[in-house]
Amino acid sequence: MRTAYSVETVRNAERELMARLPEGALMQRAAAGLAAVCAGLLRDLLGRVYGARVVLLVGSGDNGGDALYAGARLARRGASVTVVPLAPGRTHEGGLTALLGAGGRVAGADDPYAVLAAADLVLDGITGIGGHGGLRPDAVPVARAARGSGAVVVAVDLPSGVEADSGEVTGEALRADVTVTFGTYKPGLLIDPAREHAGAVRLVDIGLAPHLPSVPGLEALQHEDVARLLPVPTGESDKYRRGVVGVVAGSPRYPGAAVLAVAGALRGGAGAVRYVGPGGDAVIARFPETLVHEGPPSKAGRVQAWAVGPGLGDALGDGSGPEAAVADVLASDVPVLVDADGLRLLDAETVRGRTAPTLLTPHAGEAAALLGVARPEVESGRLTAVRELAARYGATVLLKGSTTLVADPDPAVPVRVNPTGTPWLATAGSGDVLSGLSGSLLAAGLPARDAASVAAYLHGLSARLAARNAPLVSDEVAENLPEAWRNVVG
Ligand SMILES: NC(=O)C1=CN([C@@H]2O[C@H](COP(=O)(O)OP(=O)(O)OC[C@H]3O[C@@H](n4cnc5c(N)ncnc54)[C@H](OP(=O)(O)O)[C@@H]3O)[C@@H](O)[C@H]2O)[C@@H](O)CC1
Ligand SMILES: [K+]
Repeated sequence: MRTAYSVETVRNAERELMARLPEGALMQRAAAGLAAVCAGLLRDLLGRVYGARVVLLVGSGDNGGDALYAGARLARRGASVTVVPLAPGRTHEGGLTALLGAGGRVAGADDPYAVLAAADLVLDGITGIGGHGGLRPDAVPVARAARGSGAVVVAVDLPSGVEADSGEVTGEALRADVTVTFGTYKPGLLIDPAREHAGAVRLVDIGLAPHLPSVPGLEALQHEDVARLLPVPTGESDKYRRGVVGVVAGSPRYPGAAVLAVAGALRGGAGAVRYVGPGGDAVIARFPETLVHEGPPSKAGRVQAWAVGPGLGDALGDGSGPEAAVADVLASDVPVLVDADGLRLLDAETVRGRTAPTLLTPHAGEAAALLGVARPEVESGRLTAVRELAARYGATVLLKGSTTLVADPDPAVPVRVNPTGTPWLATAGSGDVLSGLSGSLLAAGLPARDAASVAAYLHGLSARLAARNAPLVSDEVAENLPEAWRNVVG
């Protein structure tokens, strides 16, 4: 499991650890790890550290101190290191002394752009966990020049300008190729839009782990976690014991949604799939193993979980049709996933009153409608939005997007962020596959948060396997799910 902790938690842990160590030891650990990563990058780039041109962008705090001490280490190995101070007069004193003592120099007020243009590597030590509110105006042109210089840009702890706790970017932020972070990941390194600014993230151990609480603020499943959570049939399992998932999807206008949701459901570990709706012919033509029903879901036979919503179309307004199907499913006493059109048709009070788990799977636009806010508000503040939705609806919520998040209705339970996403997944119908897949995992007995996060993981991995850097269609995401599953269980 990859875990991230809030700034407040990191600061508390650092205080505890620092009390046991000699003054400045922690910063030296951070700087040593940072210098080692930079040296590796320079060797990859130039074959050597000696003679490399390194520029340090240094703000007023300890983030700048890390950059300066790391710069001193590189200077001692023969790199030519120049500091661009962004808060002149407030530069970390010990770090600056160390750098100058190792042969580094400070750029003149008029030549930061010339040194940046010639740099091989730029270290961004403007702000770390003490920064708020985007880059300040004087830092903006410098950060842009660093990005435009052709140098490798390495952020110290966090890309300057991003919000560490939420992943929000409220103004302009530096874009790094690599971020070297200390002690633990911070939420912003895993959640967009900040995550996009971080590039490849490297974690340097500074001995913080024993001082961090056991429950993180945010967590990301890894292969071994998913392998542990996936349902495995035993010798005792028949199709009913493995779980039957009911899929309520599709309409005369959108029959494809039914096929894609069933495609996902068939590959999610349930023993059988019941399809309810007007797309039965299309479903059977493609997947003859599906149990097909018309009429209300509650009359279709027993299921262990429902997935309702993809392609249902609009409400008829007379209480029949898709809104009746959604209400019927929500009245059941088994776990229910609601997606897409189902999210518009659900009754909030009914969802809050359910005793069995409910899983809502909106994209940003649907989440905005459920919350009554504008879509950009959800996109820029994904963590806040997913937590708020889960609390308001008393449901588990999977918020789809470039970094899919899963929140539990209990705010003490860490939000999960999916690490396997790919921009290629932004394609019509991919959400329908995810609905079926998540519903199937619910039917196989996974708790809602696990079902949602395991489904997002497999779905993203499958898309990556299928896309291999070329456009893909949703059908291929479903087709590659068994390959993703095998990839995870090894
Ligand atoms: N603690 C530890 O044990 C360890 C910490 N470590 C390192 O320390 C870092 C945290 O250091 P920190 O606390 O000094 O904060 P930091 O991020 O350098 O910001 C400093 C100042 O910047 C300013 N500022 C704010 N916003 C701004 C903006 N948008 N643009 C420009 N300036 C802005 C604001 O000051 P102001 O100008 O408002 O007076 C603020 O006080 C951490 O990320 C890690 O790298 C490691 O060495 C491991 C051990
Ligand atoms: K930084």
